Amino acid sequence: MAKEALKPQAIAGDFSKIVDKEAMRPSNDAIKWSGKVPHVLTVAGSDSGAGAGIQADIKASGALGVYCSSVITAVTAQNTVGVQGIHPVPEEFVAEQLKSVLSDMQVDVVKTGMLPSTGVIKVLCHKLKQFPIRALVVDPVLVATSGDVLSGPSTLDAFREELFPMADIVTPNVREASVLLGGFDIKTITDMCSAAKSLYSLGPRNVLVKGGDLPESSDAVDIFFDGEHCHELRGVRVRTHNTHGTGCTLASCIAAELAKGSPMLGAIQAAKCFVEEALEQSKDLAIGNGPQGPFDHFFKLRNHYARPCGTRFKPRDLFLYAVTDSGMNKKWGRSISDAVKAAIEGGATIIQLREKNIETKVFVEAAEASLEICRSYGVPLLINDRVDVALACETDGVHVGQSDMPVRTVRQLLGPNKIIGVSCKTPEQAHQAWLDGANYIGCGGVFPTNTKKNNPTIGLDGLKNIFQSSLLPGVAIGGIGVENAHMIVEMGLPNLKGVAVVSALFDRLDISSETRRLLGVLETTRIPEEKRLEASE
Ligand SMILES: Cc1ncc(COP(=O)(O)OP(=O)(O)O)c(N)n1
Ligand SMILES: Cc1nc(C(=O)O)sc1CCOP(=O)(O)O
Ligand SMILES: [Mg+2]
Repeated sequence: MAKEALKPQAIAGDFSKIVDKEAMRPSNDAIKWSGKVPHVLTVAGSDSGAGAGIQADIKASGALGVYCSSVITAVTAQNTVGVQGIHPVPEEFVAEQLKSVLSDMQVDVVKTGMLPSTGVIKVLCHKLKQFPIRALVVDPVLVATSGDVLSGPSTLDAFREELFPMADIVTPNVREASVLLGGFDIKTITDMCSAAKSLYSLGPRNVLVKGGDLPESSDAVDIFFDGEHCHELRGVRVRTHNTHGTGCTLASCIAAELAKGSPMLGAIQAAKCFVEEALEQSKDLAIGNGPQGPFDHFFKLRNHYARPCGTRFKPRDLFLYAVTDSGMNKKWGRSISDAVKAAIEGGATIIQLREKNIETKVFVEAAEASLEICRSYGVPLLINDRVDVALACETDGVHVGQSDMPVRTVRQLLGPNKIIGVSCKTPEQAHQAWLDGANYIGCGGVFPTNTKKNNPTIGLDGLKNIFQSSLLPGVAIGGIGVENAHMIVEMGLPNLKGVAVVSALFDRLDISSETRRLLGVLETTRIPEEKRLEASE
């Protein structure tokens, strides 16, 4: 049967288009605004230790404000040491549970975990055809981290031939991807991309190969293949033993975000952000005596000051910083929010609305429209200069210069959880920014620019001077584009996290493809060996 014909309801086309408008609103507030609660059904095994499986799925969904029903496929006796026993639930009873939930409860998204037998997989596929849902997230749980087999080799054909063609996304780790591909050796990111493409050819609409198990890097790199592009999704590797249930949680968070109306990439990014934050917040948790403990899905309830996931500042978000310009948008005849969307689709990792000659009302409307887009992709949105607009629209923060509102005042107004960026042209200004509570610095003009009149050029030397001493991460700005961005990366300065760009993206016919081109340059430029050594000294 053709791939599309096998899909559950999402089959009808773009997932985001069939989501009801209210449910499109980001974050947990969806419940407040709509009578219909976003609903994920997890079809998985029970973990008596409650770190993984059904229990992790319910906790993850709950933490993201999504209702989670559960069909249990097996009961496991499990703790932080390993899996002591597995008791599969008879197929007929899995079928009965599926029927009970799917026939009554308006499930949006089904997420699968441990499917212990071919029979269970077949029952599930049959029920999904009988009761259409909006999306299917398949986490092909084959072996627990402890090494215990949760789904034997006899199920591989059913996964590949029956379930994958129905899936909107499959989320294997490197080991699972290798087993599913008959022992394909995955050692590098390039191997992960090849594996993602091979799995995609089995029928799912998207593939996420999780690289947490790959050794060498200090980053956790996942590969997302959407049928066209292989995206490298980098995250910080949190040093902790409390990682039991990360795979189940990530897949459940993706399902929960999809149920709330996020597009696929936004759902994955939000899910990664949640897992990273949960691991970070659970490093000191001591539950059990085994090598791999559970983590706290409800860390936000525990810590009043924990930053909301969507707005927590991550220096890596500065990688490709797109700054809008209303003059350029007018010239090309597009709205601010259309320009923002195009930049994000091209790979921009953070957005700043820099609208100098605009009525406040129009600015607020543009910020609201842009925020909706940014939230759906998990990209932070900052406002240039106008703290009032940032407050009114609850954007993720502001960027101010040396002659704008002082950073300390901005911090008082915005509170501890918003992102504040400051323009700096000297090491002294950068140090002051750190003292005042800024999150990052923007330094330029690195090259001459026509976008900001009478802007002094500090050059690459000025940039180096600042970032050699800066305690804050930051970006370079001014006259940067595809031709010279490599020079910034090649400087190899650890706190210089990216480039901020206006005209090279927005004074162009096709914003998305220009952004993509710039992203390509940033991603492929290598830091020379001597700089790498300097940086590590
Ligand atoms: C990322 C980033 N860096 C620097 C600036 C410049 O800010 P400022 O000095 O306040 O000048 P205006 O942008 O307000 O003209 C920036 N906007 N973004
Ligand atoms: C907004 C801004 N700030 C600068 C600084 O030096 O602080 S340079 C600049 C303009 C950057 O535009 P373009 O990418 O088109 O050169
Ligand atoms: Mg300013």
